[in-house]
Amino acid sequence: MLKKNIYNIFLIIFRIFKKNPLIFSLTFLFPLVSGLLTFYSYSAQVTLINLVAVESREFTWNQVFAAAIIPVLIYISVYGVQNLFSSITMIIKNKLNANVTMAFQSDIIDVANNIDFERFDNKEFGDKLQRAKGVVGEDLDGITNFLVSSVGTISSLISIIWLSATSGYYLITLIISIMIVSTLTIRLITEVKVRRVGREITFDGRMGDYLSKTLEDYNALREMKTYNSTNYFIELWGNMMSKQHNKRYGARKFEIKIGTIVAFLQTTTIFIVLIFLLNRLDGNNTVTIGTISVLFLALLSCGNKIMSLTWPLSRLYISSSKLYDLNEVLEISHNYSNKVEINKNYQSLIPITFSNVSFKYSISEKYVLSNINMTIKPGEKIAIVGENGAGKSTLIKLILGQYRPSSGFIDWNNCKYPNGKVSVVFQNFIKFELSLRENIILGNVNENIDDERVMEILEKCELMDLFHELGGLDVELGQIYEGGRQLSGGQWQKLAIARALYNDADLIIFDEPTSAIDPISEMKIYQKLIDICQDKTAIFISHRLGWAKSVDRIYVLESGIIAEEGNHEQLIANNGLYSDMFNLQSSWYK
Ligand SMILES: Nc1ncnc2c1ncn2[C@@H]1O[C@H](COP(=O)(O)OP(=O)(O)OP(=O)(O)O)[C@@H](O)[C@H]1O
Repeated sequence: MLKKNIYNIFLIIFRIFKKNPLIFSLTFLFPLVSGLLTFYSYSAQVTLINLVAVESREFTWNQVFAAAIIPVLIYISVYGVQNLFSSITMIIKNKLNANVTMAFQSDIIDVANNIDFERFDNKEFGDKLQRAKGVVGEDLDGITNFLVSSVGTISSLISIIWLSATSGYYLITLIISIMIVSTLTIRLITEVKVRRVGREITFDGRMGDYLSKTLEDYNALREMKTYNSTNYFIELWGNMMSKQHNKRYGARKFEIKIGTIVAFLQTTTIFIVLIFLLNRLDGNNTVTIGTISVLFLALLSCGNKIMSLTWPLSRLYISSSKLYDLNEVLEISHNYSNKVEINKNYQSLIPITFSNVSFKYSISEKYVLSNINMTIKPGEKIAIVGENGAGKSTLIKLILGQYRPSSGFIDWNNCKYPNGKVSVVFQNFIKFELSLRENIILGNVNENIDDERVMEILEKCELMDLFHELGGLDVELGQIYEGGRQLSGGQWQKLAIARALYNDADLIIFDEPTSAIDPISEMKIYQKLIDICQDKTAIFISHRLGWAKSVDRIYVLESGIIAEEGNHEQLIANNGLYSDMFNLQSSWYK
């Protein structure tokens, strides 16, 4: 586990480096040089203290003053350069963070855009993608911050060791090295232990978060009120919180105990070193009051610097499991196998022929579609109807080439893959918080914007009233823009349809975009759509049938097989499943 986590951290650091080698190197070069310069600052301080404390007794003030000019200049220059470097580091670190965040985010979007749908639809993969995105948002900043502060701290520690080594205090060098390693290890183990009880990684923590979010959610509150279950939720949440607080309190107590022992050991070591040096003050002339004072203060500050490293280091260690997700997602970008070229050229993909097609999702053994034989001919209006879970949307996924048949064969106008233009209005169509024009032209961003066509489509989709009310195509919709206009559900839905029409495809698919509205309105909209799509091939999906009278052919799906096929009159005359469903639903349309 430890090895895997450390490997993940290094892999991410390597990826960050690969994204921006120059900025990465500069981000760490400045704090490194700055830390090493501390040696000259310490040396200048040693000289100054010796001058004031010892040599002022033997020389005149003018001589002391003249001798002090160089060390003072060195001290001021180092101080100035260090401040300058710290500002530069801050600027380039921010630049590095911004560049890397953007680059990783683009990689993740690229992965989501290019992986095969089988993986895309998989819930586990979706969660992984979410976690990877979360790491890019929060934890990458933490990694670069940690690296910068550790480079700075380690190089100033090297300065202390350097100072003690050049003064001949090898013993001190050894003590400091042991102190650095031991303190850092003990503090790190403690921090990791404390953080393990943290919110994000324990069940109690996640459950507490979930319950508190649920208690803030308007819709959840409404349902809870209906069932009088709000107090039950509050109690659950309270229990989770106090359980977690107790655990955290226990971990913090452990941390305080260890912290006290470490601080005691550290201070004792420093004082022992001090006594050792003071003892040698008279006998050995390399030991001066200046070196002792500077080393003593430097050692104390070194303790604090070590402490300051433990928090980001432990945080980095804890988030390394999330880094695993990011690494895994980024790895995928080298292994795309998607061959679907929908909407990338103007070829027609009609007719589409299914020959003995069966399909099952890889995560399950059950066949969702079995032995499907059908042909979609140019200009036809087709309805695919059936109960919930009958396989309608899966059939569409196969038509769009998002999934390959488990057995059987699909042919798109003599091609093995769908290389043509298709428009789809999905059940959960998106309300883009952009301008009215953008909401429509997004249907085909590869073409020059054609406002005349936009207006034509607004007219077809009965959106002219909205256009006049808004006063233009540039008006922003939604709530993000100040003064943006909110639309009704029906208006958003018409916009989704307009977007699909703007993409001048010869196949257009409506996958129950009207499921949230009542059957009579749905029937009217579908009848209107059948008119609008007169010169196109169109597939309409629904488990309601009121509108299906007007299409050329109806496929009735039942548990993944085509149970019936024909036009409305034929299927009614059949007295089969369609006729039963139609009669059952007929009361909806009265
Ligand atoms: N990504 C998936 N992985 C595994 N099984 C799936 C997946 N998507 C759908 N299914 C299963 O396939 C079957 C058919 O689902 P599909 O969504 O095609 O039905 P549908 O007729 O469109 O249903 P509805 O009318 O409710 O939208 C269902 O049993 C469903 O649980």
